[in-house]
Amino acid sequence: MTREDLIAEIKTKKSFLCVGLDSDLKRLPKHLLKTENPILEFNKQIIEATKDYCVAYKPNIAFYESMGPEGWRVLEETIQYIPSNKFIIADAKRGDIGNTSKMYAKTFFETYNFDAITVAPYMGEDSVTPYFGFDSKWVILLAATSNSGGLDFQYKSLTNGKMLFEEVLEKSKEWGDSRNIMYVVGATRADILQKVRAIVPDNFLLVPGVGAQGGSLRKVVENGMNSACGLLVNSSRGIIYADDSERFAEVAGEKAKELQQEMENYLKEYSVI
Ligand SMILES: O=c1ccn([C@@H]2O[C@H](COP(=O)(O)O)[C@@H](O)[C@H]2O)c(=O)[nH]1
Repeated sequence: MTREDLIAEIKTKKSFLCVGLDSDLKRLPKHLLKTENPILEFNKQIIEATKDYCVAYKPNIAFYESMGPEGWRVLEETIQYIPSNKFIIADAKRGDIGNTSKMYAKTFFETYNFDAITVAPYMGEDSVTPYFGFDSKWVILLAATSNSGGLDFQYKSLTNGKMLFEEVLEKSKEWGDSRNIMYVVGATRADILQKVRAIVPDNFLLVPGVGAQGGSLRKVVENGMNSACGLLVNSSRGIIYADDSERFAEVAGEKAKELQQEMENYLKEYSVI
């Protein structure tokens, strides 16, 4: 999906919500365990219930590859089920030398038709640029992650006075642009969003950490929204596990709608729509 198409979808749906498909057999509503393919059934019902309120889906690859070949089949069928106007992110957090990165890119962009893949930037330029040889596909670089361990390295000052996440942003601008690079900045890191925007004013940011991790959507918007929106805000557990009864999909839809309505207000307040 191109940047123009993504922005158009955000304006049409009045939403910048990404629904995270972190689907775990142990957390599924019990009645689904009787079905032939519980995770796929769960994903389909979640997608049906939330598709009117979001612009993106983000299956976290760990939840699928942990199930072996069957998990990869479920992932493939899930992607095929997602409507074609949605931006689909492989949250795979890959990172390796160039020829291996090329194979990861083929896996997620060709074998599976994802729009974007999350990538750890710390192996540098040759580990990231192989992802750019694919039309309308995106790399989402980890910049300031939402977890507490993100503080162990990402905020450390380098000899040039910059923090590591700032150096990731500065350096990666030499490799690509706002048409093929996004950055992960956790909602729990809203305090540094203005610093992020000073370096990458135009790039989209993938923002996980609202809902289960307690990040504030308002603070993310106040510090991170730009004139094209520039944000994809993810919620996984807060939506997909909001209810574990036979009403789980309906409740997931309600949670997604609540976030969409809050987002619509912000898009209007910040004159994006
Ligand atoms: O910094 C990061 C990067 C990725 N994630 C992923 O996003 C979702 C968040 O799930 P919630 O249930 O909404 O907390 C999950 O797949 C993480 O692996 C992140 O949380 N933080």
